[in-house]
Amino acid sequence: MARGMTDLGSSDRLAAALAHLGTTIDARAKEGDASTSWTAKLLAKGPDACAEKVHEEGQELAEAVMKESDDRVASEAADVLYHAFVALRARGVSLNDVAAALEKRQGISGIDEKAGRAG
Ligand SMILES: N=c1c2ncn([C@@H]3O[C@H](COP(=O)(O)OP(=O)(O)OP(=O)(O)O)[C@@H](O)[C@H]3O)c2ncn1[C@@H]1O[C@H](COP(=O)(O)O)[C@@H](O)[C@H]1O
Repeated sequence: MARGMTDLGSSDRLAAALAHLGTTIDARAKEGDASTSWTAKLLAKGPDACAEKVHEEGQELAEAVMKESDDRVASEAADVLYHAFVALRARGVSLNDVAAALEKRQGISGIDEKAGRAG
């Protein structure tokens, strides 16, 4: 049977890694050097360039899910998360904003949410 998403304390580990990543991205945004930091380089190009990377990395993750190893899937998922965070920073949308969006959905089935949409 496939492993669960949160086996062996992995949710705490992921939360810590994501919080660390957010702090690093903030630091690069404030004083990063585009000649030595990918994050600073990407942020200097603006939100559209960050969006392009999210798009590209999302496609790579999708391809990995379809035909690559578990390690490759995890690595591509990390790329997507990192680039999504950089894009959020570029737009000035905080991790708190994302947490609030996720919290609002807790306990609501995606099927019910879709059925309840206006229009
Ligand atoms: N998590 C990441 C991270 N994930 C991916 N990347 C970079 O994103 C870039 C993606 O470039 P490409 O599209 O050319 O590469 P790719 O899609 O991996 O490869 P291809 O298959 O397209 O060839 C590479 O330079 C990766 O190193 C990252 N760069 C930085 N981080 C984190 O951000 C921190 C700060 O990094 P800097 O800002 O570079 O100091 C690092 O310590 C990490 O914690």
